Amino acid sequence: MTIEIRPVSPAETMEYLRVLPYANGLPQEEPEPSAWYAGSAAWPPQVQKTAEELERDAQELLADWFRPQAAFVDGKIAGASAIVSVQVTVPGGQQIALGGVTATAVLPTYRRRGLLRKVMSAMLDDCRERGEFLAGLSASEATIYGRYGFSPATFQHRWEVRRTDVTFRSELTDPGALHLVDGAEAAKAWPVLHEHVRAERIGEISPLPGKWDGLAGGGLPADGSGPAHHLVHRDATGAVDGAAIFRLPWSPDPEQAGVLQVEAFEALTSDAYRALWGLLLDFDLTKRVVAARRPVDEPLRWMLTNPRALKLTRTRDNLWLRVLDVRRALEARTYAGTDSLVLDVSDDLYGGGRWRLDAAPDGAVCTAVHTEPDLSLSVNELGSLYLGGVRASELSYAGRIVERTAGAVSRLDALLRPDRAPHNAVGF
Ligand SMILES: CC(=O)SCCNC(=O)CCNC(=O)[C@H](O)C(C)(C)COP(=O)(O)OP(=O)(O)OC[C@H]1O[C@@H](n2cnc3c(N)ncnc32)[C@H](O)[C@@H]1OP(=O)(O)O
Repeated sequence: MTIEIRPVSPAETMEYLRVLPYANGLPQEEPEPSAWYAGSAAWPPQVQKTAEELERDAQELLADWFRPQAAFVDGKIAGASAIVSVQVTVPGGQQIALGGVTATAVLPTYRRRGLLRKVMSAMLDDCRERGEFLAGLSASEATIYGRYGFSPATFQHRWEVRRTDVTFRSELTDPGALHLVDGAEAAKAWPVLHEHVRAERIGEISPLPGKWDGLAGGGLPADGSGPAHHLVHRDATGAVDGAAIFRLPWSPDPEQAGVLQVEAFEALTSDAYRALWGLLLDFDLTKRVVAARRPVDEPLRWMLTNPRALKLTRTRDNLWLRVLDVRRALEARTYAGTDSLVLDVSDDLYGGGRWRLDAAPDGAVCTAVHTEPDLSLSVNELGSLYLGGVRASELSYAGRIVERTAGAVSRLDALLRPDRAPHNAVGF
């Protein structure tokens, strides 16, 4: 058996696509929503793609932002993955190149023979050669990617609320206005809105090309969840400062009928945020509102007289980060205070090192040193800490960070503390 790991050539993209239906382990359907899927419906059955759709997918694989690598066993693709070139916003607002791992699958007949390890190693090497010092992914199973140095960095909630339980604490006054618009107008509004959002939001990801193109078409999804409805909020000057996409799926099951599913929601201002939720949570003829992929620090509950009405139905990790160059990563972000700490960071794949982090609100200098460390951790813990979504004290209590200088864990937390929980509404 010969194994070759290399990029997929243009002539081989159709072969790559034949491996992909085995990604996420769900070639057909599963009765329960999978751990990976954050939506509210069961993972929809995969519909056999037409030749035209496959051809279109194959063309997309040739784009320069999509970098597929495959494991060829005896000349045929037995497993593959890809890196997409995206950006992530880090504390301080810099938008950093991130190698996004996606579309990963090994044919069931070739699993557990080290093919993913080889493909991953080639992809991470490629990121480093291109100067990408962060890699990221969304994990199908939480046990797969820790061994390559990835660790959860952002989290998301799915919640639901019964309409009859909703009373707002104060009257919602709106200096702007809400508008129902068609898909074509929504397709124009979302990219602009998202650019504003990701300039401010730590952890947000740049959209892949064509991300909102489908909105204009307005096609019905295969899972029966009904047409998308588009809502935008304009401020007093007429500028769009918020938007939501929701569906009102029909169901023969009375329990499932009358559900308003919020598929996407963004607001740049508190006025837009409150106006949009004000309408969505009091939508005539609905019984429940369900929202997925929501930030863990959703302000909505604080608008309700009964904050318990908003019930969390799922918490899951979202973006997993892998720091590929400790010095450059630590120097790319800003900090909540001024302090110096020596970090001993181990890395099974690329070798560890000791770094003195001289951090300040306007940036940091990170220097390789040989002095005694204040803290020892691995590159995994660093990935979780990097955007500020996980506290060092939590990881230390779990035995994942060793404090060598008393108080160093609290000092690191004080440096990394974010204003808002990092969040990415967009994935890849
Ligand atoms: C970012 C994304 O794309 S998420 C989608 C990931 N894809 C899927 O979940 C699709 C279904 N699964 C698969 O196709 C395969 O099982 C893969 C791609 C996850 C793993 O491929 P394999 O070639 O079997 O992995 P490989 O043999 O290189 O395993 C490397 C290590 O990971 C472990 N491992 C691999 N998959 C899993 C898993 N699902 N659960 C637990 N451990 C796993 C192996 O035991 C091995 O451990 P070791 O390093 O201690 O020996």
